[in-house]
Amino acid sequence: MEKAIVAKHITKKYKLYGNTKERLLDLITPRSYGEDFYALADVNFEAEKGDVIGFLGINGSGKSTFSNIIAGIVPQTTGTVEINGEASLIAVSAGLKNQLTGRENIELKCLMLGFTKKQIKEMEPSIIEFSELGKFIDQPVKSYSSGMKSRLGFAISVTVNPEILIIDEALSVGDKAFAEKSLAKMKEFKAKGKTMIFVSHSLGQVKQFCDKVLWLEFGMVRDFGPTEEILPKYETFIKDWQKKTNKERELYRQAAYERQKDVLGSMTNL
Ligand SMILES: Nc1ncnc2c1ncn2[C@@H]1O[C@H](COP(=O)(O)OP(=O)(O)OP(=O)(O)O)[C@@H](O)[C@H]1O
Repeated sequence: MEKAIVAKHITKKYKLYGNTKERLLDLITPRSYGEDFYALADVNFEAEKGDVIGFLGINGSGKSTFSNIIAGIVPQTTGTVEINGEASLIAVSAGLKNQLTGRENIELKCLMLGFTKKQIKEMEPSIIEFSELGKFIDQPVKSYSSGMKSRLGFAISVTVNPEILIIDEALSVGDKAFAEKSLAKMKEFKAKGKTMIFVSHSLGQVKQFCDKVLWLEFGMVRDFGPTEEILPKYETFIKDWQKKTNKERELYRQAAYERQKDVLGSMTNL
């Protein structure tokens, strides 16, 4: 099978600062200030061409960070990502400029993807039609609701017809009718054999749509495999997690971060 994405030993370190002074000192002095926080720790992942993969995990497990790294929007701290196909990865939620209008954003995003002005003019009507934004297309994006932004991002993404499509929570903010239309479009892409990553908290959508699931937990891969194998395990975990008290969750978190420390400690390139 041909690989579409190969990510090896990905880590992502963020700095957490107690206050603005610490943040500034870290920038301007050679000494290090703030606390290191690893949103991803040694994540290894491969997608075959045509795979439709759901990223699951509780809040803060690293799904968006990892999908943004795959999309090339956020740089990883260490590790490598190889993408096989056109460089047309698009994260639906990313890349819209608030000061620009919807129409200007279409042009900017498409230019960044390497399209010519002529090609963009040809695609523009389909993008506007899919987005259902009507006259709002000439209003600045900062006046849009999150659902409207997501509609614009989604409309651009599906119209430019990428080989690998990353959909990050886009369906959770729009209304039901738009979510259904988008899901239908994603099914069309799936039938065409495109590779897709779907970040969602909707287990129903993941079950309906994804062949495989990557389960992230506190920045580490907890499991990866066929949806029918991983989803039931994840559902059981979520039920248990919901029953846990805050204290129990904290203990679980601490144990996970201890495991993370071991994983990071055994990496030689940090
Ligand atoms: N710019 C940043 N600075 C510091 N920490 C960050 C930054 N971006 C993300 N994080 C942290 O990294 C961790 C992973 O975040 P991420 O958004 O990838 O998780 P997620 O699984 O997508 O969560 P959710 O389900 O809530 O969307 C979180 O603890 C988050 O607080």
